[in-house]
Amino acid sequence: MDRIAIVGGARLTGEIPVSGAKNSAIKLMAAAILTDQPLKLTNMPRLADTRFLGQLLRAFGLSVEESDPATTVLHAREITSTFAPYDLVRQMRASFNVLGPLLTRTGEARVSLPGGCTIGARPVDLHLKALQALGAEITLEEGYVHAVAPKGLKGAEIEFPFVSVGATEHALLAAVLAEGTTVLRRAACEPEIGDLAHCLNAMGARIEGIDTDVLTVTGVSSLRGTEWSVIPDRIEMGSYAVAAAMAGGEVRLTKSRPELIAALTDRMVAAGVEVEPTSDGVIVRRDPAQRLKAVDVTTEVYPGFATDLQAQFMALMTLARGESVIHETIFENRFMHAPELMRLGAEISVHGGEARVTGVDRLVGAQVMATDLRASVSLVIAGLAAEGETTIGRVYHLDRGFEHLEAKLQACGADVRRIKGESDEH
Ligand SMILES: CC(=O)N[C@H]1[C@@H](OP(=O)(O)OP(=O)(O)OC[C@H]2O[C@@H](n3ccc(=O)[nH]c3=O)[C@H](O)[C@@H]2O)O[C@H](CO)[C@@H](O)[C@@H]1O
Ligand SMILES: C=C(OP(=O)(O)O)C(=O)O
Repeated sequence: MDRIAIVGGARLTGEIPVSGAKNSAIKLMAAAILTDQPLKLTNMPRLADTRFLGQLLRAFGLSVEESDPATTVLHAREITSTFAPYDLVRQMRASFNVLGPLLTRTGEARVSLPGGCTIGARPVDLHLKALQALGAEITLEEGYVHAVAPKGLKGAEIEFPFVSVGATEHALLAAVLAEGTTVLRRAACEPEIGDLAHCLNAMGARIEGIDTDVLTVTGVSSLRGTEWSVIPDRIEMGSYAVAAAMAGGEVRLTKSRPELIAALTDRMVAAGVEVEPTSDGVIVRRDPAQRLKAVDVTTEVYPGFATDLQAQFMALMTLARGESVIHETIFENRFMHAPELMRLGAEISVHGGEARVTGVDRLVGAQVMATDLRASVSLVIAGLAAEGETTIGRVYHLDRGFEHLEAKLQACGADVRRIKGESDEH
């Protein structure tokens, strides 16, 4: 397995272009199932997750052609299989979201339940209830969801009991071709859902209320192909913003939009980091001689502070002056980076959904292990500021969501390298 080695202490100076959003790209790829015409996606990140999903979609008979720069053309001329096996779904949770589109397009699908993921139990009950409300008959058999809709799906009023990004997207993907009107209440408003909804509309869908918590979908009888540019990855952008703040220096993040990370930059500014919005991103500046102030954060649904940036912010707080209280409200087990950060000398105590971080004067490099995608980038961020060398194992987590991570950081002067392992199997 590959490892990442970082020698901390270098200031970061330079420019980092933000890639297309993983969490939008994989939902847009699933949307290709809904039409027999080609869907051309540009600004596509090349990541382990987009590769896995491409593999799964090919198993359904789609052609998935990648061409440079960052373009993928998906074509579901004919669906030849509606079976999503465990081995392909377990690699990436979001591949469960092919169930709705397959069901809509063919009237039947058998998709493995996604495997347990380390950040929480992450059930799919809301996804299944939404599909049932649209008329799907669902049975659970030996770890698989078997769904049929012999008479097609029908529009319905669906009120989610709480906000779920995945269930909102799944319901949307299923509702666009359902007969009649669907209203989704307490829908998630994450920008990636807006991206998906706008793309579906460009394909001929009729979705109103985009970027609000009530989505109204008027079903149409077919969708056409289109060309769509994936929105910038706000989590990648936020991660590099925190990296620049942690290491010190001046980094310009480009090819994005400052408002996508407003909740994060608000907290960074409160901690003493200089953040300058630009027309296509932000500039982050910090004099490493000036110590940051501890500030508190609570993760929330968009536009609140993203849970996917919580680990990175915790890394930043390890060197701040004072105590920072971090509340994680979205996932019940998303502090696994805390013990790894403590291996570098951080002082953190965790009680349920609350972590208390007491800033220390210095971190010292050590061997650590990535436990999940965003946890792994928090270790990279901490390693950039730690004295000496940090090596991070299990970087396949990182490869799920960060395109050209080493190259992007190296371009800003970081001493980061990948040590190739014998096998990347996990
Ligand atoms: C691929 C992708 O886009 N992943 C993102 C998506 O995950 P994902 O779509 O899985 O996150 P959800 O918003 O659905 O999950 C929020 C909470 O709802 C719970 N829940 C969800 C569905 C369900 O049927 N039942 C249920 O109980 C989950 O366990 C979690 O505690 O949104 C999360 C919250 O912003 C992000 O951290 C993930 O990066
Ligand atoms: C948790 C994440 O992804 P997934 O939902 O695919 O596990 C993430 O992107 O941070």
